[in-house]
Amino acid sequence: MEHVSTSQMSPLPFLKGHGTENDFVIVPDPDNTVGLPAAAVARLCDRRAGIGGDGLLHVVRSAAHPEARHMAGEAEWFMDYRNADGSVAEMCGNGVRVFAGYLQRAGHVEEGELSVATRGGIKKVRLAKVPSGSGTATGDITVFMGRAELPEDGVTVSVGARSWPARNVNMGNPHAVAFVEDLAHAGELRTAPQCTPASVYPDGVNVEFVVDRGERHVAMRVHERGSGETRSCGTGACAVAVAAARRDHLDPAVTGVAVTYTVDLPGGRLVITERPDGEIEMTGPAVIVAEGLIDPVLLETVTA
Ligand SMILES: N[C@@H](CCC[C@H](N)C(=O)O)C(=O)O
Repeated sequence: MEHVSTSQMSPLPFLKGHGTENDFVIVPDPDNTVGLPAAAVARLCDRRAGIGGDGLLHVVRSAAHPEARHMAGEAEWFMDYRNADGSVAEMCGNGVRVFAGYLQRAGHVEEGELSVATRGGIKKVRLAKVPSGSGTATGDITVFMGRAELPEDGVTVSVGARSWPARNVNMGNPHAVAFVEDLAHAGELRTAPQCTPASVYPDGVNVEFVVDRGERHVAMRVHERGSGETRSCGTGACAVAVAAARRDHLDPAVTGVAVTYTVDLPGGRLVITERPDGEIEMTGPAVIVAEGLIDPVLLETVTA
């Protein structure tokens, strides 16, 4: 075991932001000099002993990160996303809007189209000009999320005595989407729902519970891998929109017509469009609520 001493470190700048109340600690670290082992991330995301967040956005130049160097020619910035428990995830839809909003606010990028490197590949983001007087809100941001994969796996989601058939949707990260009669049937979601067969999700899964609200309008709750129940999940909303479209016998690749679903989450609303070429566009807000300095003691941890 190696002890990471922080006594020589200076306080570390951070920001706090959210996208439809899916909240993140943002750590700007262009040159990738801040070690962020899982335990340090979990401490920063702790809502009582840390800053608090559903996840952490480590903002690094792609060229400075071994996992993103190969994307540096196309995307200057890498979203090194971590869940609240410190685990790594391929993608975070709300996170990438907040990430882009932070880059714009910090003056690293301007309005227009931006490419962001993620573990799930390069995502394009459309940034509007931030109107003066808009405070900490960046306004709506659109992310081009790539295509969904929907393998037919016969997944079942269970909470307590209730079970539902679910759709396996991969948005770069894994999802199980269950249509339910009432969102309250998912219970308190203090622990992860059970997904079977477990072999479909060897690395864990994000689970969405969905009800209909109207034509092409749904509402959902989500239990996120590595974070627990959150108030929103962008990749989850995309997975839900595509699962709902297929259930409603709508496939833009077949009809040649784009399909849009409005997805309501406990923390706000996201609008998801699937295009005939399979590309999924997600539009929603991003807000930076605070900035400050992290006491290096908070990062003091032991690593194996
Ligand atoms: N909240 C995110 C998804 C974050 C990653 C997820 N918990 C996972 O482990 O796959 C979103 O907005 O997409």
